[in-house]
Amino acid sequence: MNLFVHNWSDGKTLPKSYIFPPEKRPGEHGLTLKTNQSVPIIDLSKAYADDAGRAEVVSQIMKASKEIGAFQVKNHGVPSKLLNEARTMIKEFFELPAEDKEKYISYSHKDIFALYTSNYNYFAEEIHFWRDVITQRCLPVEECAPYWPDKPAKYREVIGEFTTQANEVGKVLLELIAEGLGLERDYFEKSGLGEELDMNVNHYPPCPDPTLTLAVARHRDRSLITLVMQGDVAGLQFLKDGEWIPVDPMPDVFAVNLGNVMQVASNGLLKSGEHQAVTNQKVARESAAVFLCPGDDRVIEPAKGLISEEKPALYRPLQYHEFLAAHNRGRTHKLTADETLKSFLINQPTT
Ligand SMILES: O=C(O)CCC(=O)C(=O)O
Ligand SMILES: [Fe+2]
Repeated sequence: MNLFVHNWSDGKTLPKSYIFPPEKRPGEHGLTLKTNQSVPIIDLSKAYADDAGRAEVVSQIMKASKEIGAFQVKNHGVPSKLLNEARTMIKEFFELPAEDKEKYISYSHKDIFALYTSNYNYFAEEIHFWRDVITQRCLPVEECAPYWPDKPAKYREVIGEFTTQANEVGKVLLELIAEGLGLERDYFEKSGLGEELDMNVNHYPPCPDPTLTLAVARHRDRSLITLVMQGDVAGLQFLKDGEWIPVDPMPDVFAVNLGNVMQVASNGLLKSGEHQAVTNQKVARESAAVFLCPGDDRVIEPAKGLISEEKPALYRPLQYHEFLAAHNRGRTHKLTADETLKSFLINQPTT
């Protein structure tokens, strides 16, 4: 059955199964929110200019990571041409006829390349999200690429290069964060907490009524850190002090958010940024969220250097596969993002 929103939607019909109850709609906290707050844009090139520039970048990252759990980076070194090409590949893939995409359909997060609609639990969920989505494993590129699509012809080459370069930016950010936390610069590299690379590639077709629907529900990522590439169409929003702050779409800029692994590793000093994506009526939107994640057996726990008598460990140690199971349980049991994080606290029972 053809379930892809892209292929069945005529842009006018909104099935009931996509209409969220009033309390879950983006409503006034979404599309129409007038806020003078913004997600700060940090110039990454300054981190290499001199010591003062590096200190300034570290302090900007720490401030945003404590307040929102998110920031944006410009001048990160990934060429604009590559970002454009990656967006083109993504757009062309989703615009393929349904027959060309059917062989990639999977609702299993264990697959190296899974194409699905709405969410992994599409068949169990009551209300669907207005998106078609890919979740793909990215590293090592030569092992994963054969599972990626052969159409468009350059998908493997371009996406391989894009994910490799995004990963490098992620590693730079992790060094800056480690410095800001007072840890060794290579703390995250050594701990393996960001050694795996996964990516969600989202396609949100134009939606007849963005006030009733959601592109992605409010959530926190399962990653250590996430880099989001978006084009020039708005949709991503972060929660700060109970208000949704829209991220201005700037094609050459990465929106970056910290994930649950970082909140635990930093012993709660830094926030896992809570976010959602809203739909829009006029044009399709694409985004690629690149997740730097731990290997399955890595232990997720507060960094030893951040624990003291005055600041005891807030979170209990869990292997990443257990952490992920709790995260996914949170999603299927419809826990809020806060409740999921609480289940990692030291005093919480496992189930
Ligand atoms: O579309 C976006 O901007 C965000 C997507 C997202 O949060 C995700 O895939 O985890
Ligand atoms: Fe996300």
